[in-house]
Amino acid sequence: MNLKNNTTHGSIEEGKRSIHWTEMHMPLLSELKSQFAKEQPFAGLTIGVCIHVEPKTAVLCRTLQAGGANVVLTGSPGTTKDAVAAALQEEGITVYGQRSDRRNEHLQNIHNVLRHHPHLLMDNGADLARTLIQHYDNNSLIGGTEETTTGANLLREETGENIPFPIIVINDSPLKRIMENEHGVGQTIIEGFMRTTNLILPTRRFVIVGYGTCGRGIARYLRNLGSQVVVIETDPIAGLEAALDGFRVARLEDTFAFAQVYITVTGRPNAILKEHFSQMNDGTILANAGHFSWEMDLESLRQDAQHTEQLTADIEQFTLANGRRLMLLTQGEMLNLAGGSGNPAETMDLGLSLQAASLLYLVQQRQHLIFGPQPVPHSVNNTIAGQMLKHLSYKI
Ligand SMILES: NC(=O)c1ccc[n+]([C@@H]2O[C@H](COP(=O)([O-])OP(=O)(O)OC[C@H]3O[C@@H](n4cnc5c(N)ncnc54)[C@H](O)[C@@H]3O)[C@@H](O)[C@H]2O)c1
Repeated sequence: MNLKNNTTHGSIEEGKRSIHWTEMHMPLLSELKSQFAKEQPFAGLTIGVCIHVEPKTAVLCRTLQAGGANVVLTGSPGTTKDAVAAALQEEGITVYGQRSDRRNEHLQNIHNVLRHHPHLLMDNGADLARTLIQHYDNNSLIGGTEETTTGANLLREETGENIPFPIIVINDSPLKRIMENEHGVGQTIIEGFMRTTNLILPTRRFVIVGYGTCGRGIARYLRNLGSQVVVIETDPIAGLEAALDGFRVARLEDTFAFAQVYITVTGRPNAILKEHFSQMNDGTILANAGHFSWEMDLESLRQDAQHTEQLTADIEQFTLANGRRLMLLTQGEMLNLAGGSGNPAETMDLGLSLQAASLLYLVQQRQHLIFGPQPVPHSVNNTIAGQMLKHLSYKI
């Protein structure tokens, strides 16, 4: 559904004010916007964007629009801020989707974006790229960017070498992994947990499933706030790193008595399975920070529950046959986005500037590009890192 008149969860003015606040804290995108406004690198081009519809993405879309682009946007299930979508619509950016969308509506939104025949894609979870490869002939496509680990894995594993356009994998940039995944997600998963539960962090017993860049950040931030943290890892190297960082590394099966909260962040399906739920303590909280809610077998949880009750907008209680109650936060969608404000403006300034600068690179180098997934060019990483360091440093 096109959101032009949908202001159910906030007014256009509210959306504009939240974009204004965010824009003030995204200096790298502001600089790119000035550059794009002068040079018009995207004049005549349509850019299809699939990134969470919230204020930081709005700043990105404005930046691309300033460079002459026709921007068509959709987000992810459960994370769309309707007031922001409405504000962008008013500025001439087409937005598909709303906060209440689930997976089916999301897939329709993806098709709606692709029907605009984009010349460039900005993807998050490879939904645009995979759907385009499966269902559309688009000879005018120059290339795209992919934001996430999950999307990059899906593209590499499903389509292998047969991707008929260049796709720059933003998540492979060391900059993004350090600043956004580790520090951004670390800080904001805590915000999402506190907002949705209103519970104390010191002494609370967390199990973090997956110790990649995001899991490492979440585990470290929780520990710094006094929580007890155990890590589950399938990769022995990442597990060793967690152990050397001072965390207890365990098998999932050994954590049921300890855990008060599970947070999955593996980028893979079914890290927590049907048979695990009944062994958890009464009152155990389940949350996900990974891109898709598939990290827990929620379908089985829903089917097997004797009784389900929505306690608050963000907490769903499942009573199992053994009488124990499990509490699912934000339907298993990303806790920091669905239950909080998402990654901090400064961290997304870096990630989204990498995206915008990579699109510029694709347009400028379009005659010399190779097809398939590829890293962010070194020159782009270097420039963005230097600019961010300049903004974060205090001159004494
Ligand atoms: N919430 C956000 O704002 C946000 C931001 C960036 C990335 N992400 C998402 O978070 C997820 C993780 O991203 P990342 O960059 O940390 O990925 P990563 O690949 O660096 O780390 C994932 C880790 O999980 C481990 N793992 C895989 N399956 C497992 C299992 N069954 N049990 C335990 N460990 C397992 C892997 O060995 C790996 O170490 C992805 O889905 C990514 O898209 C979310």
